[in-house]
Amino acid sequence: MKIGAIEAGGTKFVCAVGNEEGNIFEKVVIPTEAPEITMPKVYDFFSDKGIEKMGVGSFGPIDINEKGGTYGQIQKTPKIDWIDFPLAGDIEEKLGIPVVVDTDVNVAALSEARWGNATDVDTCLYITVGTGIGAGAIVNGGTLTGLSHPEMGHIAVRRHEQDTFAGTCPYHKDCLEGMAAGPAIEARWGKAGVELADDPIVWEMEAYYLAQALVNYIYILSPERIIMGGGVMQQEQLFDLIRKNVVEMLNGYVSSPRLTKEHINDYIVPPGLTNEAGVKGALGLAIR
Ligand SMILES: Nc1ncnc2c1ncn2[C@@H]1O[C@H](COP(=O)(O)OP(=O)(O)OP(=O)(O)O)[C@@H](O)[C@H]1O
Ligand SMILES: [Zn+2]
Repeated sequence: MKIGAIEAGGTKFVCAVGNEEGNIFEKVVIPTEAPEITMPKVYDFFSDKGIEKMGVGSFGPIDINEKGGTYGQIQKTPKIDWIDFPLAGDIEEKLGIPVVVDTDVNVAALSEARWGNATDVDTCLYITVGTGIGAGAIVNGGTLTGLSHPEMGHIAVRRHEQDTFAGTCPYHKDCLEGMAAGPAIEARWGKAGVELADDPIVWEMEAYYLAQALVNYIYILSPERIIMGGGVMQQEQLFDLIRKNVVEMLNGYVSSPRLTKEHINDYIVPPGLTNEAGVKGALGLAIR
């Protein structure tokens, strides 16, 4: 069976045709402009491919609750052209096939669980630290759908004692994303993260915030592995700093050998998949 997959991102839509084994045969990249411009190009690509269903991993917020009447509809995003756009509904109507949609981070988590660095566990978390901070969780093989999807980037964090930065989140100011996403680093230090590679306090502070978030996710979701990706995590020194902080902050409270100094390197890890993770995950979503 041929299956369609879309990684719907803030800058580009990656569209692919694949099969149930997760193989991708054909792929195209379409820039994200307004829906009236982007979507016809998407339909052009898929129109003669003979696909029978479609999986979509989308930027959010997006309604992923099948029980409401607005499944697959984009919500209040800073990308104003897309607010209230019925992404899943429009694809179903134009291509005449069933569509399954989830968030980009849930789909990345699914991809890592199926093909990447979490194939040996049932419950894992994927967090991206980039322009924003978002996380997706696979719990016993599936993603979490409640009111809609989790918003793990906007949790409260305790302030680092040397940090006087106000925070960048338009909704909460000094939430995790407001203190630790790429733009927060740049606003706090006056330079992009990539130019601050040799400044230890930058990464010590960054690790302090990210570790607090991971500790909260560990307490609430009990993931068997945490995968960290996104532009900011290109600073590889962050991994060891975060691991060290997580072990210290947990202070032995959760009794698992995975959470000890000896094993934490295999617990907090980079992604196993690189360029095709999003679109492969979208394929995985339709396969399930
Ligand atoms: N090597 C690097 N070191 C530190 N920061 C980096 C590095 N590369 C990118 N960044 C920061 O990461 C952010 C961009 O994130 P990313 O590359 O994940 O893109 P994105 O897809 O726009 O993010 P998002 O996943 O939030 O949509 C920018 O703020 C940038 O300064
Ligand atoms: Zn926030």
